[in-house]
Amino acid sequence: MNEQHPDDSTGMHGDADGFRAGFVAIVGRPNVGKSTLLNRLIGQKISIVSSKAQTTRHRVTGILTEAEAQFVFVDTPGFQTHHRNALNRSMNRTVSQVLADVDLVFFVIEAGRFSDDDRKVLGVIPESSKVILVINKIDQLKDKARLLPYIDELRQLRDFTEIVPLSAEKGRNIDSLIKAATPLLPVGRPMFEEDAVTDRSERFLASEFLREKLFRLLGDELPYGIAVEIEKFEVEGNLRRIFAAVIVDKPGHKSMVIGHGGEKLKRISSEARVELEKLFDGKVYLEVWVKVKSGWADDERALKSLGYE
Ligand SMILES: Nc1nc2c(ncn2[C@@H]2O[C@H](COP(=O)(O)OP(=O)(O)OP(=O)(O)O)[C@@H](O)[C@H]2O)c(=O)[nH]1
Repeated sequence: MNEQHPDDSTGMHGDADGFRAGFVAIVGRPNVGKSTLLNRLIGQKISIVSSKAQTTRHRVTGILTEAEAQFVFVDTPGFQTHHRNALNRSMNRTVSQVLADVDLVFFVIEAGRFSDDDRKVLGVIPESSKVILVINKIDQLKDKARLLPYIDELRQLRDFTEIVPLSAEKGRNIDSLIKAATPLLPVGRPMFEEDAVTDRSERFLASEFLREKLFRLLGDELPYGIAVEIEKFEVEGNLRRIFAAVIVDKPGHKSMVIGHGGEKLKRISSEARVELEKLFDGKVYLEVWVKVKSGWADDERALKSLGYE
């Protein structure tokens, strides 16, 4: 007689052994280290990390499967407090939608600081949510003795289920976060295969990797409202042919991206191609050009066509 539950065809953990699985949203103001934390948790580069604020516009899902639990992470965009246009409205909406729909929230802040922007993000987390306060960047704290009084002050803000100080970048105390979070997930079967790290398509990952290169290599010259659109993605055996457009808001921005004699764009696409070949473990042909779509950041329809919700 087969003892397995009829649905347990994958051989993964069933309900009976107390396995837990749930959705976790990582929220916090721009630049607190949400992407770095996600990457550290899932141990692989999926989301993009950059020293510039607001680099994560899409929802990125990372999956961590441990012996006792499966965490399905939903990384949310940074909060917009300065620019008020359609792009920012769309991002804030995404945050609220995500929070209404998850089992647990990691509210990330920077050690030693608590700004008005942090307060605004906290204000959007529903009262009913279970929240772990993640105090990131503890490696930057010069005076470690300040951590305890700081934590005591934060306790006044809300009844956090847990408070975990850590360093996402240095990989310190990440285990404590996983340990604290595990019992807070609902009992249930894994939602994804154990070796899955993301449910995003290769097409999406290609656009994220290209966007990261744009952020890194344009630096301070990065035009506001830049976006990447994958126009064609073909797979032929071990070769992927990717045709991508970089969308800019103003004609003047086009030459900034292309650079003198095309040098900048050449470097951006060649660095992106090298990383994509590693990610896909195969050959990549990447063609990138720049398109001007005036006012796209203010046009909700254009946003939808680029995949923003
Ligand atoms: N010293 C230190 N720096 C960190 C740590 N975690 C992240 N950082 C840095 O903080 C900066 C922002 O990190 P991100 O992970 O891009 O931050 P984010 O919250 O995802 O930012 P947005 O995408 O803008 O919302 C980067 O330069 C990281 O290297 C940490 O534990 N210690």
